[in-house]
Amino acid sequence: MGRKAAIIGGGVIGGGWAARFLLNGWDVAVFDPDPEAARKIGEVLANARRSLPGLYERALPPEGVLSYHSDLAEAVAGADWVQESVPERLDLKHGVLTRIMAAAPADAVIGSSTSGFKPSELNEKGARAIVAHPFNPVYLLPLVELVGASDQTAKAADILRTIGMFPLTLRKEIDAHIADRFLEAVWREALWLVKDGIATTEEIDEAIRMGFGLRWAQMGLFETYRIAGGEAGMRHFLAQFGPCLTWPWTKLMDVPDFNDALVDLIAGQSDAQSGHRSIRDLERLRDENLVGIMRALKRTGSGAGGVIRAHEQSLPLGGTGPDGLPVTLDIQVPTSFVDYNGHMNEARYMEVASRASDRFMAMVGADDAYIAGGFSYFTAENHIRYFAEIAIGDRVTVTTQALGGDGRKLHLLNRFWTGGETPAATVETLLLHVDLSTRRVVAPEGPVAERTAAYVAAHADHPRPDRIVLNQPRG
Ligand SMILES: NC(=O)C1=CN([C@@H]2O[C@H](COP(=O)(O)OP(=O)(O)OC[C@H]3O[C@@H](n4cnc5c(N)ncnc54)[C@H](O)[C@@H]3O)[C@@H](O)[C@H]2O)C=CC1
Ligand SMILES: C[N+](C)(C)CC(=O)CC(=O)[O-]
Repeated sequence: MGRKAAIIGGGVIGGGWAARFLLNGWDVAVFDPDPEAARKIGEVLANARRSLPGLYERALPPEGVLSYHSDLAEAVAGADWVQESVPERLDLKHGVLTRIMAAAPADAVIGSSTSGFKPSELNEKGARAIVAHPFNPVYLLPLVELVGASDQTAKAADILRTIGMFPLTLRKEIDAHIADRFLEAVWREALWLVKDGIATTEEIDEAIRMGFGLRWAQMGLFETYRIAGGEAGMRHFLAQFGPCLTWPWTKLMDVPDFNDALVDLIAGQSDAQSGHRSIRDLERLRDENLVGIMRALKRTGSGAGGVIRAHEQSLPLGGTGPDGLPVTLDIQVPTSFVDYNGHMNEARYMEVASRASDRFMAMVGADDAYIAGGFSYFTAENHIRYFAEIAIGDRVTVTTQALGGDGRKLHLLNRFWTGGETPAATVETLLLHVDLSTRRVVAPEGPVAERTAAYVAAHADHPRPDRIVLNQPRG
């Protein structure tokens, strides 16, 4: 049976949670008295559908069912996870949590998105909520800070991993958890810089995005500073910059007077900086950049990239495609694959086929361990045929046929299926088996040779393409 999440409060964060659960196959029930809630969540969902699948080389599970409810008790009935995301006011959260407690199953995780309240404050009226503090956009960023009873945070952590998130469980409760204390310090300093006329909002953003912001996504603060200490590492860094802490480098102890003048100054500069773009437009730009950054991190397994890799491994791949051949890739086309003509760019066909061939290599035993042992396959030739357009969001299931695997050559046909009765494209590939120490072509031996021969034999009676271009007799 499917799992159910109840989203109480469907604004910026509740909408993001709804998308995260839904796109990972959970049914989602929303309660939000705002008559515009369905429209707003619909727009968040559209952004999530454009971006989240682009992180993975495997398809996410089929979407769950989304429902809206005018009654909180109806929304939370039968839920495995209830997420409270109403505005950051303690009295409001107390009232909502009391109503959740009265209607939610006794074993449901009850999470609060609160940016700063502690569980002891949230539960003053007898609730048993934990803090499950996410980051915007919730459907893309993996971090969730968990605070509260250890049996509940442990249960929550296990669930969060299954939806591609990174639970960080706090050792003890503290106002604003870990990340928001940090963000608040940076934000306060930025407000001072604007108020004192030292920098504009745009100049502050340049100072972040042109420099240290790029470093933080992949190594954080301390690992970055370790490197900044040179060969002597962290100790040298501390010796050099520790004394600066007592110099007047920050004004963190003071809070600028948060009055109308400061609001007008900041909001005015922000309008001048970004007012020519709609919020939805900015969200799409942000999401596309985040997907690109996270895909780069996935290559090295750094930071969020490691989380995506682990989640991807847990997504099922296998079985057979519409033609009865093994599925070697199953993806949803992300924005970044689409070009100025509004369809998947030719370079991406090669990327998709290359990943499918990698998977087939692993299936015959030429996997990471085999390559580390000194042997691999190199591609010698490719031939792409386009039969139908592939658009953003299309699900592409690739099946691979072993057309030949005699001796040193491995001849494959990758068919791209997008729902039609015939493939939308095919990529024929000829690979050569190589000894990586000599860089010379050699025949595979042992299990790789045997499994390849078995696949070739098994696929021999399967219909072959009407035109085979590669590995043909000369003449
Ligand atoms: N916006 C952000 O960057 C982040 C916010 N948070 C936290 O998430 C929570 C929600 O914040 P946002 O989504 O930004 O606020 P928001 O203002 O975008 O959304 C709040 C939603 O709650 C609904 N609501 C109000 N009273 C309600 C009630 N009694 N029952 C059900 N729904 C009700 C509103 O109609 C609205 O749709 C806050 O606790 C906030 O601190 C956490 C991480 C980031
Ligand atoms: C500004 N904020 C305190 C609401 C920020 C957060 O809670 C997390 C985020 O997404 O930056």
